[in-house]
Amino acid sequence: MAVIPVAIAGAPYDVVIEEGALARAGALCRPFLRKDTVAVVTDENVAGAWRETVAASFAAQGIASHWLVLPAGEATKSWENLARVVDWLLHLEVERKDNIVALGGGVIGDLTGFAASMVKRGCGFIQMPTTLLAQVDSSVGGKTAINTPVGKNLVGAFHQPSLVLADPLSLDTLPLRDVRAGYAEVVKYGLIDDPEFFFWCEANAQCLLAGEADAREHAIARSVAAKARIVAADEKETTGVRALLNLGHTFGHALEAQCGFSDRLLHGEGVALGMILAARYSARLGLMHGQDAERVAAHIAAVGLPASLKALDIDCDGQTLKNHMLHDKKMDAGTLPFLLMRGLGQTFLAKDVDLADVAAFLDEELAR
Ligand SMILES: NC(=O)c1ccc[n+]([C@@H]2O[C@H](COP(=O)([O-])OP(=O)(O)OC[C@H]3O[C@@H](n4cnc5c(N)ncnc54)[C@H](O)[C@@H]3O)[C@@H](O)[C@H]2O)c1
Ligand SMILES: O=C(O)C(=O)C[C@@H](O)[C@H](O)[C@H](O)COP(=O)(O)O
Ligand SMILES: [Zn+2]
Repeated sequence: MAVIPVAIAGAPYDVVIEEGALARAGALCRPFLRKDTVAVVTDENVAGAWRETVAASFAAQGIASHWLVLPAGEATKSWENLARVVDWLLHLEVERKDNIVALGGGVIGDLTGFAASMVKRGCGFIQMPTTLLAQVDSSVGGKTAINTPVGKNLVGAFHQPSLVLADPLSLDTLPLRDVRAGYAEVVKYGLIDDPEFFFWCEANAQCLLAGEADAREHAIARSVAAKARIVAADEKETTGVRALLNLGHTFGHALEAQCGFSDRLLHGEGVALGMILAARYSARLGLMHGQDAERVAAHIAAVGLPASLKALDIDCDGQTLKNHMLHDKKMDAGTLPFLLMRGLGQTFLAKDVDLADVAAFLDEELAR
């Protein structure tokens, strides 16, 4: 068990990482609930695996849970579902000081958090992340959003949760493809500024993916500690520190958009490919040794994540991908800062990247 504080000024909270936390959700949430009812938003897969456990734990505390079960998948992060969640919460007469619950992966967390940011101009919410990706990344830091046809996460808000309850046992029911996708965001923390952790990942990835308890908890706790440190230093991504968490995402989001935000390419898979591309592009610019860039690619391929743009078989050129990137939220007066690497664990925000050169590099990668 680990409790990691997230020291956001004015809105601090804890991330509790505990095997069995979902079975004890009622007791762990009790101090955060002022009534004998709670609203829980989830998706159909999570409801199938965990609704009974969570509902029983609330019932044991005398709390009746009301459930909104949404379709699973990235397409759920939409205007339509945002309106659906907001209307449902208003119908339940949720008050500003109530904490609603997001039980699920990053999709449910991002959507429910965004709804919470607008109900009564902002009600409380508790994150109960049930995917590896959500436990190591999306449940922490308060970024919430939906997608629009123009691009990924383009409408959203910063809205911090009151509590995060991460139960590693919930990953026992998660499909391996989704475990791998979440693992990409774990590797990201090593590549940002913690080379020792990247080496640990290289040595322990297979145990982690196989669900070995010590490896899993270590990876979750170290990732959450890194994310907590970064978001506490730059809550709203204004100084450039938090932008480091976007490593691999400018490429990744463009690939997700090209795949229509469908299960052809999961978010973590796009990030995995994006980190390879960021490493190789850094090497092309002479910033990083080519052998280190290939070490990143080799590790991502070794864990079974997509590692080749050509194999993705997307029918487009570098220019098309570059055009998706123009919607990136890091765009600044017509230029796009990029997360590049000076070495393993030495990511930095480069402000002078030539997007025409990026498009040419992507053409080479698409043919490689
Ligand atoms: N807010 C942030 O800081 C942040 C960070 C990273 C990613 N994200 C967002 O998170 C989303 C991706 O999150 P994700 O990978 O968790 O995807 P997801 O929420 O779609 O979950 C993946 C799949 O696993 C299923 N699932 C979830 N928990 C399960 C469980 N315990 N057992 C069985 N099935 C389970 C879901 O139904 C879904 O089919 C993307 O939209 C991405 O943009 C946000
Ligand atoms: O928390 C952050 O900050 C991140 O960048 C974490 C990312 O893993 C996450 O995918 C985030 O949603 C991407 O941010 P965006 O601002 O590009 O949407
Ligand atoms: Zn991400």
